[in-house]
Amino acid sequence: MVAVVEFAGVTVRRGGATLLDSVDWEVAEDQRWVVLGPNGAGKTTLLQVASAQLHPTVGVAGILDEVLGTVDVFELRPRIGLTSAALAERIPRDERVHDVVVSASYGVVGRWREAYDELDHERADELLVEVGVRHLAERTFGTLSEGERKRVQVARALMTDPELLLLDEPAAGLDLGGREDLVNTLSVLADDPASPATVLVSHHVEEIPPGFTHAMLLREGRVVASGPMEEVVTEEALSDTFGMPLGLSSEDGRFSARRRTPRRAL
Ligand SMILES: Nc1ncnc2c1ncn2[C@@H]1O[C@H](COP(=O)(O)OP(=O)(O)OP(=O)(O)O)[C@@H](O)[C@H]1O
Repeated sequence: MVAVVEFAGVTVRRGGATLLDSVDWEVAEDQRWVVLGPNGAGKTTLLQVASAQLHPTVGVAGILDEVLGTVDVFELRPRIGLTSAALAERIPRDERVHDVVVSASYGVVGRWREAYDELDHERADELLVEVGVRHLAERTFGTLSEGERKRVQVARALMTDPELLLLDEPAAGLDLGGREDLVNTLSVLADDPASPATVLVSHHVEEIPPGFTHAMLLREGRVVASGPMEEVVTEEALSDTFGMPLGLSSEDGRFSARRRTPRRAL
């Protein structure tokens, strides 16, 4: 097993607050992880460390056989595909969709005068086909719906052929159809053995794509449970994580969760 992420005792503190508390985590190259937890649990912080944007205050963060703090992060970051709301905000609204994707090969947002070769353009086109938005290649990013933007961001994250793909809440803000389309796209990616190790951050078990293999549950910066999907995504562990009694069901590889106690009269 080749580990692409190896965290040992990773702790992140900011302004007196502990955002992550002694996180141990190992992701192998053929695994697809979902990280679930309530607001403020530390999920984005975890991805910031895994994407070499943030160093742990304490502990060791191994990423792609390198150790943060002993490696040039500008060499490491192009090996990692990342989608996040913060990154999406930096994409110019008047950028052509094709350029949003192709410009990832230079690690820039907003195409200027970089020269891309034919292979880069072909790769960008292929990825737009893969995520189902090839027909939007000539549109500007600002004219896309939220769901279309999310798919373009996934294509961009895959442009550099990353060894690790990190998706921070890609389904946030999508309507039901948009979410289902995205879950399907991620499920197809998960099933492709050529896809990189993937980590998806979400608030909702309904957003776990079939084919994802592992889960980590986070609460207040601490790992509640971590490991193979069926051992971790349980009623008990989810109830602990979200601080309420939850019932869980699954069908055709999809989960759904709801509060277990009956509605109270007002
Ligand atoms: N610079 C900072 N100083 C103090 N606390 C911070 C700082 N940055 C983040 N936090 C806190 O750290 C906690 C974890 O934040 P993080 O964004 O990682 O959570 P999250 O699980 O991604 O949340 P959400 O689901 O709401 O996006 C939050 O309570 C947040 O307010």
